Amino acid sequence: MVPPHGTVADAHAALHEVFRGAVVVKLGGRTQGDPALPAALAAVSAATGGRLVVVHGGGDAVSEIQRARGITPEFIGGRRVTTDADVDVIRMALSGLANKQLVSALLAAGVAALGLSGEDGVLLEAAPTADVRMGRVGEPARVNVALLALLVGAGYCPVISPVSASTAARGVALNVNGDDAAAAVAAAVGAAELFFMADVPGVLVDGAPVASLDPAGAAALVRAGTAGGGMAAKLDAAQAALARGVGRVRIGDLAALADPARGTAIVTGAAAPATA
Ligand SMILES: Nc1ncnc2c1ncn2[C@@H]1O[C@H](COP(=O)(O)OP(=O)(O)O)[C@@H](O)[C@H]1O
Ligand SMILES: CC(=O)N[C@@H](CCC(=O)OP(=O)(O)O)C(=O)O
Repeated sequence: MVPPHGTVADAHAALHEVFRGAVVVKLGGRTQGDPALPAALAAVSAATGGRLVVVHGGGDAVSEIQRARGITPEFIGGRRVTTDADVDVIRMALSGLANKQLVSALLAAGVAALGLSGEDGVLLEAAPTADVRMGRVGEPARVNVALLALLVGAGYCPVISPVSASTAARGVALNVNGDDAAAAVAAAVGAAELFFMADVPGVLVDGAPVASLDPAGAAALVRAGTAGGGMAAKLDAAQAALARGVGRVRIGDLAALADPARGTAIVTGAAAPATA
């Protein structure tokens, strides 16, 4: 990325240009099989001039394989307790099947998708989680932005499985929650928007999606238990992304991906729109 006689400032400016207006979309496991998804992502890719990065989950598929092996899935704070043996199940389900199914569906929709996990090219590094009960789980520590810039700059849409390389030891993989990985990627590239696509139309309060929240409002919903489980994890990740400079975070379903008036927008400051 750095030209032979370029300065660090030149290199930063080049990265900024590659990701200008970029959108990072996190696909939850339950959204990935929707037949309308590839065309919707193709539209985002076109609208952003190809500056689309996809991060996916696939937690339900992992749980299914665990159960077939006689293991009961266990979660703490929305993150899966992961044994050494589980790591290979997660590699198989996420970096393998889920990743390749998405890549192939996107290619069929005309998006130049290129699949990789956080392990590939050390795209994502994660620090082992301090809570020892979690086992082989990590928290994003570093994103290889130069590698992403190489791919996006060459016209590819990276499709990322969140399994990451450990900062503690080379060649060790850690299970990273897809929401956490997406927030880290969005922050690292300075994305204009991070969109969490889930199986719900937004953050629900009394059964209806809230149009917009500021970080304090999001934290309050988690504290009150109104947003729990996977949604609490998303709101945590959303706050982390905003604090690190992502322009806007939205949570919603497939319809909300195409329509900014739908879903829940999480934005900083008093400028938060009453109806997003
Ligand atoms: N207030 C809330 N609004 C919406 N969903 C909520 C809320 N509280 C808990 N949830 C749960 O969070 C889920 C979405 O998170 P999750 O299952 O982790 O999605 P994904 O697989 O897309 O990451 C919803 O299906 C719902 O069961
Ligand atoms: C540490 C951790 O929780 N990892 C997640 C990774 C997959 C994921 O995030 O899947 P969804 O987006 O479908 O929930 C897991 O093992 O389920």
